[in-house]
Amino acid sequence: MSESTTVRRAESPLDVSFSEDELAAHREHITGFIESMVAEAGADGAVIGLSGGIDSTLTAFLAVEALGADSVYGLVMPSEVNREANMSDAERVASDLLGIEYDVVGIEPIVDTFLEAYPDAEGDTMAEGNLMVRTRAVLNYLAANHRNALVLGTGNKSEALVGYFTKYGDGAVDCHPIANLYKAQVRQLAKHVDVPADLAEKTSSAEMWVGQTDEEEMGLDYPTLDSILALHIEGGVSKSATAKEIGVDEAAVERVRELNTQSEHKRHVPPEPDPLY
Ligand SMILES: Nc1ncnc2c1ncn2[C@@H]1O[C@H](COP(=O)(O)OP(=O)(O)OC[C@H]2O[C@@H]([n+]3cccc(C(=O)O)c3)[C@H](O)[C@@H]2O)[C@@H](O)[C@H]1O
Ligand SMILES: Nc1ncnc2c1ncn2[C@@H]1O[C@H](COP(=O)(O)OP(=O)(O)OP(=O)(O)O)[C@@H](O)[C@H]1O
Ligand SMILES: [Mg+2]
Repeated sequence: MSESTTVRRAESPLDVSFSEDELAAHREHITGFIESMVAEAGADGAVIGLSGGIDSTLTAFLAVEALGADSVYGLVMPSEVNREANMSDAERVASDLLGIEYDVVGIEPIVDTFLEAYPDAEGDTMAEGNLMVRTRAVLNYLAANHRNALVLGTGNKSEALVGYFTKYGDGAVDCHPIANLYKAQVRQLAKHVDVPADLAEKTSSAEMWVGQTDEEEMGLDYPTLDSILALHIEGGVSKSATAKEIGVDEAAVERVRELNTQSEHKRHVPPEPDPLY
């Protein structure tokens, strides 16, 4: 995905919000899912990477509800490009809001060692960013192995459908509890389970480089992305009707279709040739 300076915004995005009954049903469904994943694996709990962002915060809240605070462990893994406010929010979630055990593990020396070993990639912003994300995945699994725990993913439906995640990075997890939720629904469910509003409404960023925001990089704001996914990608509504319905040009719908198609490989196990007998 390339950086984009123009963020397309629909004039009248689709309202994908849930009713109170639906929020309660999703809460129960997801906590039940986490509980049964951990029980069926014979695991003692769950590990979550905590970034101070809303996806990991909501996942941690639901995990504590499902498993109890004693069975959820957080890893806060700052790099030099993380905003300090986000890292202190991650610690606030772990200590003040949830009371779970957590550690802060700086990833900079590990990332530097990789780049010293393979200096060709130095200065390649995307490659370095993905390296940071994959370094966190290795640490999540180190903790999971050691604690007999599962790694909980934090990916939502909006990111998954456009491949807005690092393959074998934040996508390397044991399950995806909030994968059925569009981004707006993540924020809504977060408020429903009493995540403080400043966290629920915070601007989303992968923090792979200074100043990165999801919306600027994707070239669409989340309400527009969610609308196009719900109508065109998942709902089968035509490109032209989708564009007309939400008040956006067809190029925006095409952009989402392109991102969805190009990222197909990220949503499947790696393919292999048919068996040859
Ligand atoms: N057709 C194909 N079939 C099979 N494999 C294919 C492939 N095309 C590329 N690949 C492989 O995939 C690699 C590219 O994928 P990948 O390594 O993921 O890298 P890529 O998709 O280029 O970058 C990751 C994107 O996700 C965003 N991100 C990452 C992490 C977190 C978040 C967040 O929201 O917090 C967002 C990030 O900002 C960036 O836009 C290629 O190097 C190649 O190895
Ligand atoms: N500095 C970090 N420390 C620990 N985990 C991290 C860190 N940065 C990212 N992660 C992990 O990677 C996941 C993917 O990042 P992503 O930015 O998509 O989610 P988020 O930060 O929780 O929410 P948002 O998308 O709204 O910023 C996070 O949910 C978290 O589990
Ligand atoms: Mg984030």
